[in-house]
Amino acid sequence: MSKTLFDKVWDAHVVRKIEDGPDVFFIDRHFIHEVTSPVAFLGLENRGIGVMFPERTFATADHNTPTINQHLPVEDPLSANQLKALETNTGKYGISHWGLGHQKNGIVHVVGPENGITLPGMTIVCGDSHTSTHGAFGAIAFGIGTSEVEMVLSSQCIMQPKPKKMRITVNGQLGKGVLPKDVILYIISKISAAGATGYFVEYAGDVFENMSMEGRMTVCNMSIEMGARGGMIAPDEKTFEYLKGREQSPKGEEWDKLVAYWETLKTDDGASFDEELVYDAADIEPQITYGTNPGLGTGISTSVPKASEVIDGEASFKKSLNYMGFNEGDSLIGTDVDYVFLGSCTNGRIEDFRAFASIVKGKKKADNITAWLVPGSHIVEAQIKEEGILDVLTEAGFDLRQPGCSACLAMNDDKIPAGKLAVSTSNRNFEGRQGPNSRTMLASPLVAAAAAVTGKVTDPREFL
Ligand SMILES: CC(C)[C@H](C(=O)O)[C@@H](O)C(=O)O
Ligand code: SF4
Repeated sequence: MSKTLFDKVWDAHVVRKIEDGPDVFFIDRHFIHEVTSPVAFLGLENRGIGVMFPERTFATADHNTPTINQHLPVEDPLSANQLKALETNTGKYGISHWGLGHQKNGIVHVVGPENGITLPGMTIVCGDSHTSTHGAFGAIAFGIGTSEVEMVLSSQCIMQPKPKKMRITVNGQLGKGVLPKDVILYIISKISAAGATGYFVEYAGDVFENMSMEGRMTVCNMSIEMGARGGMIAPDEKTFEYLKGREQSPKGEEWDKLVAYWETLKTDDGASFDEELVYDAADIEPQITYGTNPGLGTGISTSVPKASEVIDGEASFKKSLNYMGFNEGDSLIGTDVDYVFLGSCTNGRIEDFRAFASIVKGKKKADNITAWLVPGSHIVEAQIKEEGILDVLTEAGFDLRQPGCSACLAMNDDKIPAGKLAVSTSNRNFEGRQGPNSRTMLASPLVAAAAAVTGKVTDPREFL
């Protein structure tokens, strides 16, 4: 019988089928961070049970970490406690821990792939919604709740009902200045922030085949922002090339054996999906959001639509515009910007910094802009320095911060002040997401760079 990529990976991990119930599902890799793991460890403690396979769990500190002066003690007591708890719990159970200051430290969804912990055909979970990022490698990867974190720690399994399957195909050639972030923002704007609820998405077509692994991660990362359980892309030569030689990637004969298996991980001809969507790359221009969910976005050269033109209900759409200070029909280009944030598990990788630098090179940061440029990991930070990108940024008047989730969410010191407008390469623009009463426009690293040097929402194609 023809199977989809998703079916193949799913079926290989079902430990037991329960009639009319969820499957008991085996988990290959488990990532944990300081926010959603302490209560799970407490649960183990209360039940007097241990961690079944400590070598399958990997911990990094990212959400509560400061992005300057990381060598100093963390001032905020709540953050300091969470970070300490992660250190103690991982130490107690023998789990690998890349805490603050560790040379491999960084955002969980950045460090997993860059160290070869994320591999094709795996099942990967983390108490974090953007675990979908790892689907870029042809893994089934999704976020879980704290009680499930406890379940995975204790049994390496969780109970999961099988989601419905959706395939999103984008064919054609992307235009100048159109990045993977624009592709996913475009898709979400077409189907809304709830458009893929209940589905697991496979991305297919030339656009994803031609995309780099980092671009694929950006796309899969935001699957969750249209309600999907996760998103995945069939592994191919690019995937293998990216992984080959990474620190924890399999080596020698084991590598060859795995590649032979990974090559079978693609959707068979004739396999069926519950839903199929098809788009044309030529219709996608650089995107930017104007509202308070990731679906409220549009092409940068267009204007804020009318309530009647969007899928979201009129009341929530108007509330959203009111919060953002926009009106129906407003032009987006020319909007004054206060902050620019380059970073997060969506766009905190080396290609994102290369893209940003390609525009700011030889220009100056606009006076009205506060820019926070935050690498996703120490490895990305080192690459930025090695490739001379730091010099380009410094000459243009920008500073580089240290790795972490930073202003993606206001859980650390990097908070956008109330009322201020940020162009942000992160993934969520909810009310107060980047700081109480702050306002967020989501966009690609090129759009962020264009705003950083002009002080306004600007079409990056002007500079390319
Ligand atoms: C803190 C964590 C649970 C949360 C998530 O699940 O996504 C965070 O990473 C986010 O991006 O909002
Ligand atoms: S960078 Fe943002 S989206 Fe990613 S894990 Fe951190 S807080 Fe969540």
